[in-house]
Amino acid sequence: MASLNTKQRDIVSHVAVHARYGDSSPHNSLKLLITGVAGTGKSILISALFQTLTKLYDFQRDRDLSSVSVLLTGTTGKASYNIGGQTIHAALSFPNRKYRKIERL
Ligand SMILES: Nc1ncnc2c1ncn2[C@@H]1O[C@H](COP(=O)(O)OP(=O)(O)OP(=O)(O)O)[C@@H](O)[C@H]1O
Repeated sequence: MASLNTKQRDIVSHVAVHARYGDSSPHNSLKLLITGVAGTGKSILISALFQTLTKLYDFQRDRDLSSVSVLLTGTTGKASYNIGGQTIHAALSFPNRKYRKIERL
């Protein structure tokens, strides 16, 4: 895997600090939108975040891992595959086509 650039590393550090010391109540949970044009390193960043959180939680032996789950989603099949996730449509059970009713002319 490519080594992270400065921006990617900053985000991983920020998330790791929040996961370790932050308030995890729904109201104060960390909301992070990762966006950018194709090829800017979103998938690499998301994979790094997942690995970092896995290591962090694994290190906390007293933490019940069954209470932690991560839903990895992407907007396209390729993006989802790249992060080992699924499309957001599949995750939320959205139909992937817009069905139209056939009406009499
Ligand atoms: N920090 C980095 N250093 C070197 N190469 C990187 C870095 N981050 C990403 N890359 C490389 O850039 C390419 C695109 O990265 P990535 O697939 O993560 O982009 P993306 O934003 O998810 O793209 P898309 O929107 O098309 O899914 C990949 O080949 C990846 O290995």
